[in-house]
Amino acid sequence: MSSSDRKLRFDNRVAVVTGAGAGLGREYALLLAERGAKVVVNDLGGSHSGEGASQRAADIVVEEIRRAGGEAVADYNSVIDGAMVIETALKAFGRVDILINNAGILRDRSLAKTSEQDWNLVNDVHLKGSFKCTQAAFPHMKAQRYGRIIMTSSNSGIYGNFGQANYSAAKMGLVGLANTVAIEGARNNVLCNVIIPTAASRMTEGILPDILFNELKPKLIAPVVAYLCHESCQDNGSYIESAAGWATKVHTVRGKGAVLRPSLIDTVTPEYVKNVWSNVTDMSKAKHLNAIGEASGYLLEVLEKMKEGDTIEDYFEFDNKQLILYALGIGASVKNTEEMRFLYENDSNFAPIPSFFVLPGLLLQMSSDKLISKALPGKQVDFSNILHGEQYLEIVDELPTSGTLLTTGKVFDVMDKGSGAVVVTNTESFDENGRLLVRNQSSTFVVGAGKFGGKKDPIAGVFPLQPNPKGEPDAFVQYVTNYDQAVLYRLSGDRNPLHIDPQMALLAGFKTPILHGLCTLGYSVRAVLSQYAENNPTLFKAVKVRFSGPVLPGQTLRVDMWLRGTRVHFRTVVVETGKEVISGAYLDLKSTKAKL
Ligand SMILES: CCCCCCC[C@@H](O)CC(=O)SCCNC(=O)CCNC(=O)[C@H](O)C(C)(C)COP(=O)(O)OP(=O)(O)OC[C@H]1O[C@@H](n2cnc3c(N)ncnc32)[C@H](O)[C@@H]1OP(=O)(O)O
Repeated sequence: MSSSDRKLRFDNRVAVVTGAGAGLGREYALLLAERGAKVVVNDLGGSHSGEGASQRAADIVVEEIRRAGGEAVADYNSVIDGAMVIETALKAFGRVDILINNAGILRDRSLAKTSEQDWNLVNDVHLKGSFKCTQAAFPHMKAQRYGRIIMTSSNSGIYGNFGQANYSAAKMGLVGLANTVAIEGARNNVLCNVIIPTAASRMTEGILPDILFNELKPKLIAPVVAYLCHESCQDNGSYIESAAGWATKVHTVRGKGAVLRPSLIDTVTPEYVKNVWSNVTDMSKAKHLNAIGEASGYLLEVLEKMKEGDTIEDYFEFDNKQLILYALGIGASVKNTEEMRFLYENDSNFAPIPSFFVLPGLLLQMSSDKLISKALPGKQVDFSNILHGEQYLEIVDELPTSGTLLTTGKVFDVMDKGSGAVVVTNTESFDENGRLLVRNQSSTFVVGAGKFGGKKDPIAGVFPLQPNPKGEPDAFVQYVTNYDQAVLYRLSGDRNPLHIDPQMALLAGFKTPILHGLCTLGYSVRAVLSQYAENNPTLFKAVKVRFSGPVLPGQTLRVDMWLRGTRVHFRTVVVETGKEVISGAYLDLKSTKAKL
């Protein structure tokens, strides 16, 4: 017989089961006794609503156990007199090893009709009774360095149930009680767990549908509780739900949450709370915390970030659909068979166009209406006066085709350019394993926000532009953008109305909506990859551009390129006007595969 086949025995163990005259309690008592435990069968013998008292219920179960050759004594005390219940065990058997707090009554009424007496009685029996019995057994268990305690909760507590305000509250209270008993007993091998049973009993009769009621046999739950009470079970502080021959662990989880103020000197406003409410309530990144220390530890981390000042973070989720939509947004087409790899998820070389990864950084900045405006106190900053000025993107590690990135960012530099202010933001994006994948640096040109007496030049760490080499370009690639290019591109996330709404464009000083700077950047990256990397995105290292003039959807872009080692210098020109729209730009490749 292998150790896993060996019967779990409770010889020499003394178990107290409260409310053991019927239902679940009776099954626990019978099973533990059958497996060698000496059992105190506690039952006051009242009705299911707590009225009356009779010794009959406990006596019958004791008789059943004895007839089967087991050892048991009856105890008729109310669990509120916990010390007397435990005293019965000490007197009869000299010790107490297992306590199953199972006794309970129901006084179901809607909240409005629940009297104080209904409230008190239910809470007294379930919550106070479990407390009193546990408190009485605890020192004995600690002294012998062995104890197993079960609290009985209920889905009515966890999820609520109409007409059970008193019962729900008591049942959730038992979860809290178990949490702390588990902590206080752990050092002395006194372990405490919670059972969340759904069983047909005199308490659930008439509440559950017949078909369910018939399958919810208390007998099917007893082995789960017996195992939790066995010395081989090391669970402590677990909540185990069980019914109908099925069991699972239940966890509380906590979401990632959202920071409600950018820095320690800021206050929290109801408006800010409203703005970030979807992040507050987002449970997609919810986690179970094992201890209260983890909860406060995380708060300390949040405070540290606030102390650093104005660091913001957000998640960016993507899969092949976003990659394909982005590729279409920057003009990729199956007309060019080499670009199939950017447009068809089943292509054997399916991969992201590297410039897709400007999005997590940009969208992070756009998620906080305060980031740029806080860098320029007293200046008007909104979609009517911000233009994308410059962009640096560096791919640090292998890019996935789907996943969730955590992006963190903060303002890195602010410059006073007279006609406007330039706010430089650095962001970093990490994958689920904390691997840094992408670095972005964006400069936002805030038109008309200059002349505030700030410095003009960038600090070290702002990626400088590189003037194009003198002489004719080595190569050029030309693309015609679509009249609806901005409409398509904005579906990748940048919904700035400047790119679609004629009124907004007028407000910003343009006759018609203009194309996203990052869309023009995407076209330019495609041009370089096609010219010098055989469209192999894994050769891409970094790109830096300045948006030096606006582009209108439908215009033709010509990307002029100069290859110098593995650096491709480039500029992008609108063919119809001859105006440069991307200047001083370069794209670094890991190696080149020049087209002949
Ligand atoms: C909230 C989250 C962030 C939001 C991000 C944005 C989201 C997007 O939806 C927005 C967009 O995509 S907008 C579209 C793309 N961008 C553009 O079209 C801007 C094009 N550029 C221009 O029009 C001018 O360069 C212009 C208007 C920018 C500057 O022109 P001028 O005022 O004439 O300036 P100029 O006299 O040429 O130079 C003055 C000083 O400013 C520096 N500078 C110029 N262009 C810059 C630019 N693009 N970026 C950064 N700095 C720039 C010059 O170098 C000069 O400084 P210095 O005297 O020190 O040399």
